[in-house]
Amino acid sequence: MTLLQARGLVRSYGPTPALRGVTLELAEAEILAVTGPSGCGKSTLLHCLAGILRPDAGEVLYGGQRLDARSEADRSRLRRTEFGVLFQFGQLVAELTAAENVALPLLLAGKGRREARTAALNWLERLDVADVADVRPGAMSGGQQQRCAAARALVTEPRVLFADEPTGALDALAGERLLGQLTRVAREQHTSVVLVTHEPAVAAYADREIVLRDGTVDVTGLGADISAGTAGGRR
Ligand SMILES: Nc1ncnc2c1ncn2[C@@H]1O[C@H](COP(=O)(O)OP(=O)(O)OP(=O)(O)O)[C@@H](O)[C@H]1O
Repeated sequence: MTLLQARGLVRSYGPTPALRGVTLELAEAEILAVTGPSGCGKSTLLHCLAGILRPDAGEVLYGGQRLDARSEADRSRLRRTEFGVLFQFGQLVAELTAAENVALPLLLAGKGRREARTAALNWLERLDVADVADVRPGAMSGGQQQRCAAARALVTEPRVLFADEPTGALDALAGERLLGQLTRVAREQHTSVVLVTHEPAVAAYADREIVLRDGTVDVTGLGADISAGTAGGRR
């Protein structure tokens, strides 16, 4: 079943066009990779889908309802309750330990301290970083920080996870480890994922891939079909 839909999204920054009519669908529990060269509009698309940016034209539907037309307060509430967001870096609060960072979204949602800490420890365990639960970000490796950030994005059990170049600051091995764990956990939770990346290899972790070029969808299909040049049209 379709969970998230974009229809004819157009977005510019002043005179610079970033999206020039993007249409796509994300199914429940689907992992969708959005790839393409630098500057093709991947981040802008992710921000529009997550309700962070409003498109100039076109619409975003979440569960069949217009998302882009809702108020900022409404979209921000939706992001706290239904969506998780994971960026390239700089998301953990430096003064807090890993467990405190992961517990934070639950505390903000009104959960009690003990319940929030238990859930945080559980998520750190699932992402294989339980050993740094009481460590602050400054004393962790980049890979550990990103896995903690992933735990924080997932602790509220979102229906959609938006990940923008989550492995961009990691070496190949740490990147693969993060993606392996992130996609495994997302599948276990039936969480849909929009995974933006400029690295074609990352798309291998996805069910489906969309390649953007100059703000439009160039090709849609399975990663393997795209590499072989046999993909085309919408699935
Ligand atoms: N805040 C901004 N102000 C002005 N132009 C912007 C801004 N953000 C993005 N752009 C422009 O919009 C276009 C699309 O940018 P976007 O960041 O969405 O692409 P991207 O595919 O995510 O790029 P990258 O892979 O390099 O992160 C580019 O031409 C970019 O220069």
